[in-house]
Amino acid sequence: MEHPPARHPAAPANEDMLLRAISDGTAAETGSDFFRALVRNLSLALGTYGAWVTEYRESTRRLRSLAFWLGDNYIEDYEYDITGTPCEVLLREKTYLHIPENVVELFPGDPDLPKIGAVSYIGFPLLDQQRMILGNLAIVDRRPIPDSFRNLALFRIFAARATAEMLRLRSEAELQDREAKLRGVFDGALDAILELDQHFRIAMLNPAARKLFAISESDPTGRDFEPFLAGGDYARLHSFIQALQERSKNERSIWIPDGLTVTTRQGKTIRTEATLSQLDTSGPPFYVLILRDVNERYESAQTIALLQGEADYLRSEVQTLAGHGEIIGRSRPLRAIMELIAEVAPTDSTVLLFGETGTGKELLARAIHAASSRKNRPMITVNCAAIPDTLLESEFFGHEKGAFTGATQRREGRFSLADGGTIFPDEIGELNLEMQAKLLRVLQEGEFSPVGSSRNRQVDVRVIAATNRDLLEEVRQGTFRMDLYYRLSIFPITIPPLRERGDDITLLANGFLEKYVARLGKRIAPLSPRLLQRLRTYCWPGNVRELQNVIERGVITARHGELNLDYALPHPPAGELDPGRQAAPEAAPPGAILTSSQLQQMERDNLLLALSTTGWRVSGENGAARLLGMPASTLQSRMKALAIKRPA
Ligand SMILES: Nc1ncnc2c1ncn2[C@@H]1O[C@H](COP(=O)(O)OP(=O)(O)OP(=O)(O)O)[C@@H](O)[C@H]1O
Repeated sequence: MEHPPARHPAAPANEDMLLRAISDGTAAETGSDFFRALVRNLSLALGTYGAWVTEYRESTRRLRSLAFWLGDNYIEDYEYDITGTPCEVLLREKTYLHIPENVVELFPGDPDLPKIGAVSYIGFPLLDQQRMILGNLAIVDRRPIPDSFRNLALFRIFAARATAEMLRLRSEAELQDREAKLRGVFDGALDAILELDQHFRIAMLNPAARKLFAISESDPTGRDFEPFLAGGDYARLHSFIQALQERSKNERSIWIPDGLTVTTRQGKTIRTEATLSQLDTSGPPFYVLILRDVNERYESAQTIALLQGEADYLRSEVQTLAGHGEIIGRSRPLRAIMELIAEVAPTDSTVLLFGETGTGKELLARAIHAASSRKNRPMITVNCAAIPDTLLESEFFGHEKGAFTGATQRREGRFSLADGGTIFPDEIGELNLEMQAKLLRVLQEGEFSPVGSSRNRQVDVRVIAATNRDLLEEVRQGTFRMDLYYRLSIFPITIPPLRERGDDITLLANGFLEKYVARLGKRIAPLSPRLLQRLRTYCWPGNVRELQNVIERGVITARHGELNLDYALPHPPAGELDPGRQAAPEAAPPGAILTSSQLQQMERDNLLLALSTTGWRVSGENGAARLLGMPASTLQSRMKALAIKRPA
């Protein structure tokens, strides 16, 4: 350290002037400038050789100068060990210390005092509110400094000022430290964090948000946030803001169910989980949006749900499919139909198949699908008559978890499963008007919303519908929407009943005989002209399905290597017997008393007869329950009790 020569400044005119001189000299300054001004003005005003202000480092017992004025210069970065110095006493006693003279002799352990030629010393500790030492303020002179009330008062005032400034600097540093830590969390977060102002403009965003939205520009702040959200999600976000505002001030954070779909600058959409908070400051409110990219997870979950749905569906269809194979028949009407099918199959047109029950509508729908470009995707069937009205919507469009009681899992609907393929709504005439409207929307716009979701889903599905009802009549009666009818009947195909297909009955009967003989491993003679005649003269209300069932029953109950039509062919109501038909099987002799098992057998046979007549349709206009004159629910419970099951 260099030591400037001793000086003898002029004493100030009076104490007020002295105070003002120091005050004015430091008033405008803060931080290190303040401390520099303080020590310089203090030294000049008191006419001392040096003055300094320090901060104390307890761990090393050292004082480090914040400003040090000596002679006519500032000493930079001065630091010293307090051991053996007057400052040590000062800090220990935590009180004002005045050494009027002989300071070197009194503190022989202080190496710096002799170097600057010190004679006298005054020091004042700087203490915080808990009386912990912050540092000190001291002056030194080469002449004795007499004890004076003025010095003490001055020191008190300026030590208080220095303490306030040190405390201010300390809290400023702490604040900066906290901000730096927060900034680190903000910048390092894996989630995208955005601050939006009251007008929904981006006020701040972290690097993860830049990455999520693929923002490359240097400063996107001030940009409107709307283009960064897909579809109706901007409106959804607004509705959540409204919901937040209805909450009390300390609960203004909300998890957004279903998350938000964001759009990157390149137009790619990404699913996110989202949390929204409103922060209220003294100014207008602002919002913090935290977004987590769950696209990959969402897509995997969707694929799993789709595959699961497909697997479930395919499992349930295996049985049905086993019964659908080659299309048998050479009749003129069937040939005409096959030509129409060949024409319409490669197009993506909607097809409407009309025909009585069991005429082969589903078989032909499968033929259309198999000859179309969609053949490698599934054809998904929905039997509109078999699904209760309350479940139809979810069956068609799927549902979100919790959409209704019992919806414990999210489930894909048939439309999603059919994406890229074909959907086959069978018995479409059974749909209620509400479902008709929803179906029309998919046909017109190719989109739908799963039950319990506000999102629209887009699908690419070809529709082949079927009905055995006269839909035009239904339109006239107001039970079927006209717009849906026209939308569906772009390419209508009417399948004639079996009785109008000439010798197809023979071909079909032989085809089914071959199939069941092979399946049941029986030896049965080819159909005799007598049996064929019986088959041809029957009216076949259940059409091909009924014929198939009759042949199966006939093979099972075959006697002496011949198909048993006596058992298999349903007995027509009295008066409808055909002349060529053989007599009905033997009835119980009148007056005979039947055992309960005989009675059960009779009931069983009777139900079987009704069921095979209706092609196993239980309820509805053409159902067995109607023939039997009993409610469908009673028939179902009797079938269960008598172990009657539809043949595979
Ligand atoms: N031309 C045919 N050749 C071979 N089998 C046929 C023919 N037509 C129908 N079938 C068979 O008859 C049964 C009934 O056919 P399908 O289910 O296609 O009729 P559907 O008109 O859709 O009946 P529903 O009105 O009850 O829905 C199926 O087992 C099917 O394989």
